[in-house]
Amino acid sequence: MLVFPNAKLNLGLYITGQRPDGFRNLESVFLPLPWTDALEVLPATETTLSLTGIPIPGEPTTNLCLRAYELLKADFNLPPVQLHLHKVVPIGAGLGGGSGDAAFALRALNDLFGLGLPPETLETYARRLGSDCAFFIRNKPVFAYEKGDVFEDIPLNLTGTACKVIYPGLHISTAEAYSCVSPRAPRHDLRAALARPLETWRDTVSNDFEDALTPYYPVLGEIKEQLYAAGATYASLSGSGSAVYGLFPGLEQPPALELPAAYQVWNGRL
Ligand SMILES: C[C@](O)(CO)[C@H](O)COP(=O)(O)OP(=O)(O)OC[C@H]1O[C@@H](n2ccc(N)nc2=O)[C@H](O)[C@@H]1O
Ligand SMILES: Nc1ncnc2c1ncn2[C@@H]1O[C@H](COP(=O)(O)OP(=O)(O)OP(=O)(O)O)[C@@H](O)[C@H]1O
Repeated sequence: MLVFPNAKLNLGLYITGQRPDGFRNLESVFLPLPWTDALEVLPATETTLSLTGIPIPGEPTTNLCLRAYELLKADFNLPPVQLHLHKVVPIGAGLGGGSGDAAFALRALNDLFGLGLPPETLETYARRLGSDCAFFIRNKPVFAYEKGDVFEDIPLNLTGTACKVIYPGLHISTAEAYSCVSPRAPRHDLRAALARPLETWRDTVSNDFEDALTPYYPVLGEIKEQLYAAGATYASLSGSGSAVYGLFPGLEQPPALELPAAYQVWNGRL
């Protein structure tokens, strides 16, 4: 079975409180971003994982695809599998790339072996692999709260909106990014702000990580300014960075930008 785990964008992100479990409570809207890896899952005689594409830091045994398999294997009588991951989505980018791989692995194993687990149960397994993972089970625009793993549907439809995502090659670890931010009350009611026209979002929809990280990584602010100068209606850091995106409603494709060759760029429509 071949699946294409996509990435996500955060539209607004407020870190609202410290939790007793050491994590932070947050409020954000998650959107699927069709920038994808490729993951093949096949029954096999022994369990293996092969990797191509962007190198993934860390031991392959800690890869989230294998962790997803081990999690289900602990509860179900799964045969060995041969996994192949072709990694395309930048890592440490705030795009949830590893989380998407994990959630798609759970979904593929559920389908391949006919486990019959409903989405709510897959979401519960996904939460155990990481805060972002559960989103990729629903994989549609949602308002997320608590650890970013509890969701409410929202009536937001950006389908077809031209979007440019720029990854400047800075690997920002999620834990490090959280340590730079002090929780505070949300600056706006995110759902109300996103219900207003896209032209107003620039003044009302913000990401607390962006404010905290830009002084350390000025390139994040420079990319955002470049996106606005190129006509973006809204631009922001995604999640804990370092990817910055711009939305260009009304265009077929986002405009070309002069960027360093080392940057990874995704152009397309949501
Ligand atoms: C920044 C976001 O991408 C926004 O969607 C997510 O909150 C990050 O989710 P993730 O990468 O799945 O993160 P996890 O693997 O669950 O956690 C990594 C580390 O981030 C911090 N962390 C994460 C989520 C959260 N709500 N509070 C936290 O403080 C913790 O230090 C944790 O050890
Ligand atoms: N399939 C995978 N893809 C990417 N990273 C993985 C994967 N499996 C395990 N990891 C580990 O997770 C780390 C990346 O996590 P990190 O949270 O920084 O980035 P991310 O998953 O790309 O998305 P985000 O920045 O949105 O959280 C890597 O350093 C790697 O060790």
